[in-house]
Amino acid sequence: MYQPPDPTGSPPRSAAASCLCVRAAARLRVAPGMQPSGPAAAELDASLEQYLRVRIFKIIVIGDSNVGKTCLTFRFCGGAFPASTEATIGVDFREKTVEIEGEKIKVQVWDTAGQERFRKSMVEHYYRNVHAVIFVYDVTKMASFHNLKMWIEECNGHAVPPFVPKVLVGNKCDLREQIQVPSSVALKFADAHNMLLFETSAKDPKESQNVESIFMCLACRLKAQKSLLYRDMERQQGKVQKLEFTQDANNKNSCPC
Ligand SMILES: Nc1nc2c(ncn2[C@@H]2O[C@H](COP(=O)(O)OP(=O)(O)OP(=O)(O)O)[C@@H](O)[C@H]2O)c(=O)[nH]1
Ligand SMILES: [Mg+2]
Repeated sequence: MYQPPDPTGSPPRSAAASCLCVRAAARLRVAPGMQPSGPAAAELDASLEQYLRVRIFKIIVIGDSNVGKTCLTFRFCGGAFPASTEATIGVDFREKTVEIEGEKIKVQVWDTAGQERFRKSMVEHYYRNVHAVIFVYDVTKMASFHNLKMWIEECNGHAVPPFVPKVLVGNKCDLREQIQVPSSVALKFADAHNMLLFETSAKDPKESQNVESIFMCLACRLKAQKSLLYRDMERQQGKVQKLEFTQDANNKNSCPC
């Protein structure tokens, strides 16, 4: 099980936004007497800072054991369906860097355990400072759909703020003959909980674009949300005089959802 630098999931809170920013400490080595100075040095600093600053969005994947959380996250981050999987113990971390409107964003996916015995000591960490939540059920198992209520209650019980985007994913759509959860029922449930619904298959390669869309949709929403937050903070600090919508808020078309 890969351990990220901070397994508690407690990123340092940035003053400007709740998203995690990683700044790698850069040390430029130049020959004596060759150090840039004045505006050139400032420009170099700025571009280095821009280059090294990557936002990380923590997305957790929640649902019953065996619904395909590991396979979905593997499909998104690894681009394939895993040859075999075992029940996840605690959490597995996967990452993918995506580019949205010119900004590189690291999507940090927390593939959580569905089995109670493998998750109970970790639950607090799953929800801490989470940026988005994906609830997964298996379209061929009605019980996994009914259990979504319990997963949503657990999420709400951990004080996840309402503005944190949440989506619903029905997995294993390739097993057409065995489908137990009708799309209409799932859609009604998703609407009632203010979530988008994605029906897909981690296994079927033809659905890989759809799996990608789930994560990209959330990343786009988070990017737009955070940009507005930055702007809001600046306004509060008196740096921006009038309300302006950011480019992100206007460019909704670039979002896959
Ligand atoms: N047919 C089909 N099988 C799938 C799909 N996704 C996952 N599976 C299978 O479902 C089983 C469980 O998949 P996992 O991804 O390990 O399930 P999980 O939700 O991570 O389970 P836990 O780690 O125990 O919580 C495996 O045998 C997978 O091969 C899918 O889209 N279609
Ligand atoms: Mg798993």
